Amino acid sequence: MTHVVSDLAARSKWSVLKDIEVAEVSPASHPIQAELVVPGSKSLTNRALIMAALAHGESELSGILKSDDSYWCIQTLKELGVEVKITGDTAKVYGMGGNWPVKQAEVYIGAAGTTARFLPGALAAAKGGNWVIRASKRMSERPMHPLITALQQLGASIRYLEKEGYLPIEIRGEGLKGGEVHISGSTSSQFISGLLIASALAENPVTICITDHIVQHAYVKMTIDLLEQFGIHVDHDDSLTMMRVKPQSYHARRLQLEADASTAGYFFALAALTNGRVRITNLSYQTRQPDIQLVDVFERMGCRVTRGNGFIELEGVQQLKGGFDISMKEMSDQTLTLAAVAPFADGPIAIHDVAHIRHHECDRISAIVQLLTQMGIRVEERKDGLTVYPGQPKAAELFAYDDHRVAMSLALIGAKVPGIRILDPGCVSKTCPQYFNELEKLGLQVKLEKKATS
Ligand SMILES: O=C(O)C1=C[C@@H](OP(=O)(O)O)[C@@H](O)[C@H](O)C1
Ligand SMILES: C=C(OP(=O)(O)O)C(=O)O
Repeated sequence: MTHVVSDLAARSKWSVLKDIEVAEVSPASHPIQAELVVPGSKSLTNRALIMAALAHGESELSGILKSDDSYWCIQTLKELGVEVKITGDTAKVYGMGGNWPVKQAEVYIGAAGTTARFLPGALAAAKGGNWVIRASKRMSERPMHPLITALQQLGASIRYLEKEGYLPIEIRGEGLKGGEVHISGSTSSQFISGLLIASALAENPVTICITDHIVQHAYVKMTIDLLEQFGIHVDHDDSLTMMRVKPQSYHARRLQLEADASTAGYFFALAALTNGRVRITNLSYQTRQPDIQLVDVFERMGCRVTRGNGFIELEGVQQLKGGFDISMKEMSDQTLTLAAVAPFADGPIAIHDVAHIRHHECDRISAIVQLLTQMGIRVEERKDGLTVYPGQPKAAELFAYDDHRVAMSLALIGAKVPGIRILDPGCVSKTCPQYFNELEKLGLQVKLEKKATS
């Protein structure tokens, strides 16, 4: 996997560190103590942008995330003829009710799984138009097949332009007839969210039946909740094995988006690792975002968690407890965070049920196994996870695999070990462009080294 080369074309105008080759992270001189506000949720931002584009009239979304994923989503909507105005962290979206004013376009969505899986159905449901969706190199290797097949069964006209099952694709806006589809949820919950977003625009009711289980099913619940806010009702059972959507219209809304619980996870980890204390002041435990449950894992490892009214605080501990097995299926974006913290626990930590993260921004299981091994940590790799043993990581020069979560997790080790050198740290801009800046503000030593100019 080390042959991966970062795809710099996917870095947007909202990314920083474009000219930085290495970020060297070393510990702070004191435990991390901080009150922090984290940026908006990537998942809510890209959902709300696309839903607002499908609504009639002006929606106002406050607290959006400004990162590569949302930049390319906004850019794509604009190229399709939807007006989007950004002021600070507020987006005004002038939705066209499912009609896309630009009838022929080739759009580039960057590396975002959300846009890749939410947009095809929204385009296919339109009457009239012919569009091509292109993506980053990695996003063009991530699975699309189950979603596209299900949309085709509902009547969508979509064809693969290069490799069967992958982006780029061409979509003709010929509408969706509706009907019943059967789909697996075991590779990505985003397929189900993408189907739900398109379903209300079909001519007849849509029934979605899940043939197995949904990984990270909370993201589907998040989609259902947000659809409800935009005026679309989804009938479903508790376990989300069957969902039904009748033809309905999206209504423009004014919404305040939540902070990103996945980003918050790295700051909680810093408190856990340094016996410090971090309070996130714009996020509460009562969120649909599954990654908030990382605090439960840290609690199990001996940390103290206060689940406040509108805030969450985590207080670290002298020695983190290990010696347990855990399924991270429902919050698998935090697998790497836990794997980076695990060497500092007093017993091994075995992470299970995350085979699907091999299809994320990189093969995350292989990547973290390689990187921890490089630092001298004993790790065992399984198809669906890994076991990390206690140890003292050695300083090393580490490639971030063009994966924001790899880079952010490696930096956590730098809070304990001097000289953790992260190659191409700029990949954090997929969801958190200011990450290294924030670490520095918290007291960590961050040395940025520029690329040599030829
Ligand atoms: O719907 C969403 O916003 C997301 C769903 C999850 O993806 P998968 O279900 O593909 O694992 C998660 O990993 C991703 O970061 C965001
Ligand atoms: C898997 C992730 O992103 P995406 O939305 O591209 O799937 C992630 O952010 O960890």
